[in-house]
Amino acid sequence: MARYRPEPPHTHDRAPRTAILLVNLGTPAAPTAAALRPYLKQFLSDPRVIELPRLLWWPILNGIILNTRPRKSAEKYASVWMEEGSPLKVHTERQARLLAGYLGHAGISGLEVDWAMRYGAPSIAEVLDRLRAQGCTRILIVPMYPQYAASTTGSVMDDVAHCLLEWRNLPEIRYVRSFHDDPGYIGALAASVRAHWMREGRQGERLLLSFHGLPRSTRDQGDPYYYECHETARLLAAELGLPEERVLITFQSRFGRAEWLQPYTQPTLEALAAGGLRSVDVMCPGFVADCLETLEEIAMECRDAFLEKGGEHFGYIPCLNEDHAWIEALSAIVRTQLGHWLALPATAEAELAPNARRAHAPDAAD
Ligand SMILES: C=CC1=C(C)c2cc3[nH]c(cc4nc(cc5[nH]c(cc1n2)c(C)c5CCC(=O)O)C(CCC(=O)O)=C4C)c(C)c3C=C
Ligand SMILES: [Fe+2]
Ligand SMILES: [Fe+2]
Repeated sequence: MARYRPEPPHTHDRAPRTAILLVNLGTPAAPTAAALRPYLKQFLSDPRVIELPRLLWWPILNGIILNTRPRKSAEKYASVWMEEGSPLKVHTERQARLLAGYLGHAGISGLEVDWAMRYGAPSIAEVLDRLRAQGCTRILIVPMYPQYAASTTGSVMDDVAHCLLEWRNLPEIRYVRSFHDDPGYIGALAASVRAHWMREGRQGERLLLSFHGLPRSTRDQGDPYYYECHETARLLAAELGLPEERVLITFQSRFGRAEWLQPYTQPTLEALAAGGLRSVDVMCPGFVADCLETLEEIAMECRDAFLEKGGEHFGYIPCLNEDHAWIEALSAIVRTQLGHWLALPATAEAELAPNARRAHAPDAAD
């Protein structure tokens, strides 16, 4: 059996074409148990996500989780589903379209900008195949996770490598590994917090930053995620001029019984309300697109929990989604990487964000 699939015709004699591929986590095709099952099966079968020995995990996944979770999760998805589909998919698709527009506006044309999902559809494999058929020989992969984690960014890298096992004429690949301290990203978060305060005409007593959790053991084994979350929070607080004690960092979406990164989001909010705090603003800087984990878990469940314990004002600050400052920042992040491949037009160079300019300085490490 041939190991490599045939190449599309004439990819070898064309000028190099460059593509940008935004990758987010993935989402079910519909808010139903039937659609949740294959999505959860693929997600929770990823050894980067569940690190337990397969012999132990298989019976738990197939015997318990896939028989109970799809229905419960489907109900939650139904509560946030948009007319055009799952919020995560809707925002990711819009972000890709806007990014293409921003890059075109900056004079960078002829690029393919596409998007894929690590689990579910469109898969990384199918979009890479499409880019190959379009003659793309340089592909910049952008996992849409500001903070690196082996279970998210690492898993995207695994899947890309796995897909390319079948190619004969391999493309050049670059990755945006993480952008937790990117000044454009931090600036976009700060602008979003300020806009929230302006809309509400007040600031909450605390700004709580809730990041997706991970098993605590991953930090002990060297995953930089926890530290990158803390660095994002530190830079954001500094950008907003907030003293340390006004900003709290918590971790949400715990899965299973093991200890996860602490403090946990919901118990923290409950303790704050029970301790007399009346108002809080909550943001999820680890998600660049609103999704089930932000819209349902934070803006609904955590809000209810905070108010039930005596809190009076819970201000949910939406994810960056299609914010102008964020798409600008994303475009600068991408341009920094593309600079390694393309002779960028002078106008684009002149407009580069401060972080990108630094990376282009002659003394910058490459
Ligand atoms: C052990 C399980 C999980 C780990 C580890 C994990 C890490 C992790 N996840 C995100 C981002 C998202 N997760 C989302 C949903 C989701 N996450 C898990 C489990 C783990 N995540 C499950 C089972 C689900 C599905 C929903 C459910 O049944 O509860 C989503 C939202 C997807 C959507 O469709 O809206 C995102 C985004 C990060 C960033 C991360 C590690 C840092
Ligand atoms: Fe998750
Ligand atoms: Fe508020």
